[in-house]
Amino acid sequence: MHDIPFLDLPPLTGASGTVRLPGSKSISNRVLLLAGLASGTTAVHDLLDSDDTRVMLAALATLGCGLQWQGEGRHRVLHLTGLGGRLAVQEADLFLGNAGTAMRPLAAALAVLAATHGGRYTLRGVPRMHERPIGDLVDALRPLGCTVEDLGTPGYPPLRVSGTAGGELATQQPIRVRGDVSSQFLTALLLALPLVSAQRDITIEVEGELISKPYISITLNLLQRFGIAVRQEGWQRFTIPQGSAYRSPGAVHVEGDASSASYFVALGAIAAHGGAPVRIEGVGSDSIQGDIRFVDAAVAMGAQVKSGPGWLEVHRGRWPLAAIDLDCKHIPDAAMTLAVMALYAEGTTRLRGIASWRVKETDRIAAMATELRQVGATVVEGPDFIEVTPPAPGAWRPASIRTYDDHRMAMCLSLAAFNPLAPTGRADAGCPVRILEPRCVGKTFPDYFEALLALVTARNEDIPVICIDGPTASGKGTLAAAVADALGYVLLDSGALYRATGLAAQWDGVADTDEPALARLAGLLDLRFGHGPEGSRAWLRGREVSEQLRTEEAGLRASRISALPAVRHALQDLQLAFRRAPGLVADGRDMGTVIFPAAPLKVYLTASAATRATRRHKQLISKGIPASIDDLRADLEARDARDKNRAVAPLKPAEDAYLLDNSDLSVEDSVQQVLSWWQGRRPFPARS
Ligand SMILES: O=C(O)C1=C[C@@H](OP(=O)(O)O)[C@@H](O)[C@H](O)C1
Ligand SMILES: C=C(OP(=O)(O)O)C(=O)O
Repeated sequence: MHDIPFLDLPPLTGASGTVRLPGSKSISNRVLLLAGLASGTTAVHDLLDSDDTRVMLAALATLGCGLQWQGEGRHRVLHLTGLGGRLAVQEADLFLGNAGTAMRPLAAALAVLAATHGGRYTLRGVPRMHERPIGDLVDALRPLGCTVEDLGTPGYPPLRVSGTAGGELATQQPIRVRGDVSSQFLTALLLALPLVSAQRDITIEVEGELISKPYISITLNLLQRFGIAVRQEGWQRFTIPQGSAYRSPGAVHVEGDASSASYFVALGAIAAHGGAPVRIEGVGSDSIQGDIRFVDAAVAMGAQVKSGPGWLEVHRGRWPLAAIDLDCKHIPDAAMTLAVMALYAEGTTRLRGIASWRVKETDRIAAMATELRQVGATVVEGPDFIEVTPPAPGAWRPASIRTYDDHRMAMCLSLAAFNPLAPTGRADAGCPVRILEPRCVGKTFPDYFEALLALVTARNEDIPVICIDGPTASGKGTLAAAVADALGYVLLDSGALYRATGLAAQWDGVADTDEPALARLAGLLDLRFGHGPEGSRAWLRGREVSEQLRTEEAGLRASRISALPAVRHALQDLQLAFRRAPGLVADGRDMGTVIFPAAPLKVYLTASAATRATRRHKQLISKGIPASIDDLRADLEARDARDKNRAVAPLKPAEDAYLLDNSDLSVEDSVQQVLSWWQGRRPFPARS
């Protein structure tokens, strides 16, 4: 999860490998609500864990559902005990973020329950949710006898639904609902009205053309699994049989998200151009999600797709891609991905039937047009269409992409980083792409960028490296880790490689002076570092050595063996292999001078010997290790002398390094200084 102000993607040139998709948002939130309304306990497997499901889970917990988790990671199972159609909590204030699949169905279910069993419930969300329409649903609920108050602008959340126990709903006449703004209003009624079907059949009639029809099919499919067999007459009439009651199926498996699959289908079509395909696991030919039809559109543009139950494999086929002209009412979310594939097509792609984009997480037609123009495309937009013509040869630009707190804008536009492959772009150069506020992917796919970056390749010289060199105890480890964190870059703590070699030598009884044996050990070093929150942990030959690598003893041994040319040489390839997209922050003593001499930013970090000795002293004392400042200072001066005077790769600033003396700077000040030097080197235009 990249909770950072921006993520810079270098120009990308290829993709292959396997991605395992997170669970479907549409299925997850429907299953949660259905299980919450049913009686009994439902075991939910492969539930999506994202902002949208978290708000639904929090709401269900507030309303009195029982939530119990079992297992870890991908094997975590939720055991949800439902309310059996009766609410235990009579008043609640629910925050539903920007989740349409939580706001609309919960509004309907709570309105119906409040009107019949009594209660008072407020539903609110983020500011954008308060601009997303819900009036058509409210207009369907009020004639039934539900009390729905607008707490802000009429027709938009926040809403309050209320009622007193013993009320009856007017379900004799068909309930009419408009379907041309969002299908979620019809879904909401279909999920809520079985709660009041004891007396008679309940019929819902759709007014106007229904959009996003496949989402209604998901609703009907899941209702069926929970014991409700809705009778469907075309897309106009839906009848809930009298006496319908939710029955938990016991266990439900959530398929992978077909809309999330679209980014990886596009990735394969654009970038899986040599050898292995992009393989997508979690969704496939047997999917109940309408967005699986995105595959047809991608194939029409040129993708080569193989599929089976629960998987897809995608290769580049036709290249450049073919422009298409498509009515996208059936795939409103995945259609956004086509707009970005259009950057790699021959001619102009026209996507029609997308008026609903204007009332989603942002005005997606306007946002897409603005951001595709940033990379150099020509875009025409209308009330319900968008036309995209790729940048002319040489017209791709490094772009800083706004994401409008819209997960799909961030995921889609990340695909613009493949511009070195663009048939109409420059063949010899590529532009990096800056994704602003990348955390917004958390709505449906919190690990999107990690998943993307695990599959892509870039030219080595395009992957930026920031070198932070300096003497012992200068604070370069802390600074490098903070800079890497702030940029979402990979971190190389090169000192740890020497320390680990020393530790392996100690384990194997190899002397500090046995250069050939040490070099052999270094070449075979089985060292693994943690990622993300585990970033400061390390395992050598499968054993955790995080603390052992940080001892004074390990540092001194590392200083001795790092003077040996064969050891330095043996560790070189390992260090170079850390250069991976989106970029690297490398901390050590010869990062800028020897290992990455062409790095675009080099920093040489120093502090006076007195300051460094005091810092080290504080560190040791805080760990309960006794130490004397004078001894520490003598040790580190001896180590400086050894590092500076060794024959191979002596410690010294690279000629083009910025010198940073942090004796009187806070860590935060040093981090800001390095980030500001880096910012100065980036090609992105400022956005007002
Ligand atoms: O019912 C659903 O799960 C959804 C329906 C669609 O919305 P509209 O019906 O508003 O187009 C889709 O865009 C949304 O992401 C999820
Ligand atoms: C429109 C979307 O979300 P919501 O479920 O909030 O409508 C979406 O995920 O693209």
